Amino acid sequence: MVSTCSADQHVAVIAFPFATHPGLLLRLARRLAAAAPTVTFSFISTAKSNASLFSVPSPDNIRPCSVSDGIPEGYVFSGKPQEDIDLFLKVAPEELGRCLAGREDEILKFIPGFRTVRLGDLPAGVLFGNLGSSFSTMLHKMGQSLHRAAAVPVNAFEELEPEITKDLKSKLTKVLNIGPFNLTSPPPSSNSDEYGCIPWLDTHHAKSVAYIGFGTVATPPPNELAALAEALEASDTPFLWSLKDSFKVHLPEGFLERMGKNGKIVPWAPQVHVLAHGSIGVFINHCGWNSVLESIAAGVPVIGRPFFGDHHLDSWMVENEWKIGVRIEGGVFTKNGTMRALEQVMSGKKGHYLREQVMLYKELAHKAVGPNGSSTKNFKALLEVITGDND
Ligand SMILES: O=c1ccn([C@@H]2O[C@H](COP(=O)(O)OP(=O)(O)O[C@H]3O[C@H](CO)[C@@H](O)[C@H](O)[C@H]3O)[C@@H](O)[C@H]2O)c(=O)[nH]1
Repeated sequence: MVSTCSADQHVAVIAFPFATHPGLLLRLARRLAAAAPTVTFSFISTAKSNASLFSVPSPDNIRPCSVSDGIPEGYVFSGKPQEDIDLFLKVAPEELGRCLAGREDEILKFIPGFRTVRLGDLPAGVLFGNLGSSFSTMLHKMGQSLHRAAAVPVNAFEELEPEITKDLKSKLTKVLNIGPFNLTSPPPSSNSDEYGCIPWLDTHHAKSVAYIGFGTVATPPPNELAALAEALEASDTPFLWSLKDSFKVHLPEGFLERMGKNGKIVPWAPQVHVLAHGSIGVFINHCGWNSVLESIAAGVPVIGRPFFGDHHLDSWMVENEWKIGVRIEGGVFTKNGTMRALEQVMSGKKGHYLREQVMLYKELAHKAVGPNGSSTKNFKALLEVITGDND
């Protein structure tokens, strides 16, 4: 199997490491490598097979990449036919993923709908990571069955991801972007302001406050919570932080007393309303999909600290496609990295550009859910599918 990785630069050559298959494939790879010296070929096979095949010199642009043969240590073969093949095939998906993971910084240009994307930002469990997990298996099965759906409603709007939408439309029936949901049907929780966030925000200047929230699942580890707090304090940034009480213990000693009126920490904030408040200048978040959409709908730039799942891909889009925010340096909160990000987004020239960008998408989002907007039309189309009514 031959798979191109990064268009014209890198080819993964994946051998079936039994009998004469890898030898024949390597002969083809050698011919191709000699004819295309600027292309890198990764030849993926088992360590045993590679050791034997690469005992003779190969062109410099072919690199062996060895994967496990799946035979447990001390394993005694029972003599069943194809026992070695079965053992290999059990570990093959994960092993191939491991090979790819070694290149996580690689920029891919062949994922349909994406102009570019960094390999390491694809969600774990799709191309690498634990491909055998129940979650990966579910995603895989969903992918296989989705073409049978009468309609596929999506919480996004067409103008945000036109290329992805175009690609999905070529493969599925009625791909209908009907979002952002936070503009069409805000969550009920967003109406309650139990902890007085909005009156507190009213006391602050326009675009001066950092709102911090990492959704309903993720929380940064203790050292990052402390680094983030130190950065807020050292940069004198007013902040509203949605943080459960049990995590306050990780904040620097005396931080809660020192923050005074400059900071407010609440276990839950009415996020949609908070983001829409004129005092918010930046949203520091995990790039969960709802948070990204809510930030766009409110026209607030993002500082992203992704954790898992779609967070990395979302933060890639935020930083590189839509250019509405930045990802935290090195992927984790440090005091200096966070101060630099705050400076960039809140006051720098880049901040001005990010704000302009996010305002453009804000306008598109509001238009999409307006009377003749794309999401409104798509919602009507979804209703027609459900009711069978074409009038
Ligand atoms: O104090 C808070 C904290 C959160 N929220 C709301 O909670 C939601 C959080 O959603 P999201 O930003 O998507 O984060 P998660 O809760 O982590 O969402 C999970 O589900 C999302 C898709 O629905 C995925 O994109 C994420 O990766 C996955 O972690 C948003 O609507 C917020 O407005 C509040 O209203 N107040």
